Amino acid sequence: MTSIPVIDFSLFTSHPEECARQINDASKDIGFFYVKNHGVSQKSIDRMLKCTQSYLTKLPLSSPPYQSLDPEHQTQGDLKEYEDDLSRLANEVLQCLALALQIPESAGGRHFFGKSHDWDGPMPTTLRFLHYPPQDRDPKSPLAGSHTDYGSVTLLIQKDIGGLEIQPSRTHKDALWIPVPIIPDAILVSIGDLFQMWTNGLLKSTKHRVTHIPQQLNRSRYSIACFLFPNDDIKLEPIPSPLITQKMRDEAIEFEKCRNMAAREYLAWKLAQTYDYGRIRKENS
Ligand SMILES: O=C(O)CCC(=O)C(=O)O
Ligand SMILES: [Fe+2]
Repeated sequence: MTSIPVIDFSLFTSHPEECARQINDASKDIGFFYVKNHGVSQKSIDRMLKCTQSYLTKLPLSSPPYQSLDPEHQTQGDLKEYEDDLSRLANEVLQCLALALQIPESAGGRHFFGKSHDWDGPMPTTLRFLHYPPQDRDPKSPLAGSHTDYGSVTLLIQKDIGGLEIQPSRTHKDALWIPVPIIPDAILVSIGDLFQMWTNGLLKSTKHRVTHIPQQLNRSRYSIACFLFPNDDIKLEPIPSPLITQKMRDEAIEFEKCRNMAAREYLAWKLAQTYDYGRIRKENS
C-alpha cells in the first residue's frame, strides 16, 4: 500500500465482516486508515476545534504545544458529546479488529478489546488538543518528531493544514516519508505499539511526524488526537488469535523486553525514554 485507504464506516452496521476485513488489510500493511460516515457529529467536531483554537492560542508561547483534557470529569457540554461519539467509534473500531483477528467467543469474541478498554474506568485514554504556532524557526526541523504512538489505537482530527507524514517502510531508517492529506469529514485512525505487540507484529504501528508546509509557515495548525489505552493491568502478551502463530512469536524478539510489562508500565517506560531523550539532547546542545 502506498496510500492510506478510506473506509466507509457505515459498513460496520450493514456488513461488519467486510468493514473488519478492510480495517485489517490497512492495519497489517500501512498501519493507518481514514474512516468516513463514522457517526461523530460534525457539529461537535467543529465546536471542539473552535474551542481548541480560542483556548490554546491564548496560552503563552512557552506552554507545551498540547493540552490534555480529562474526559472523566466532564458530565455535560460539548466535550461530553464529542467524547460519547468518539468512544462509540473507538469501541466499534476495536470490535472490527477483534473480528478480523478471529478472537474466539470463549475469550470475548468481538468484544475482547472493548472489555480491556474501559472508557469509564481509570484508564489513561487521553484527548490531546494540539496547537502548532506559526513558525519563525528553522522550517526544516519538524513540528513533531518521528515517533510511533504508545497506546492501542489513535483517532486523529486535523484542521485545514496538513504536514503529517508517515514512513510505511520498516526496512531502513531513511525510507520515504509520505504525506497524509486532510480528507474533510474523515477521521484518521492509526494502530499503536500495543496492537503491534499483542499481535507479534501482524498489525503495524507506523512511524509518523509533523512537518512544515512551506506555504503555511505563518499559520497555526490545530489537531485533536484521542490516544486509546487499555486498562492499566492489561499485559503485552500475544492475544488469543488463531492468526498469531508460535513462529511469529519466536520471530518477534524485539517485543520480548516488554512481555512482562502491563500497559501502564509500558506507558511509563516510553514516557521516561522520551523524557530522558529530550533531556539528554538539551544537555548536549
Ligand atoms: O498533530 C498531528 O497531526 C499528529 C500528532 C501526533 O502524531 C501525536 O501527538 O502523537
Ligand atoms: Fe503520533
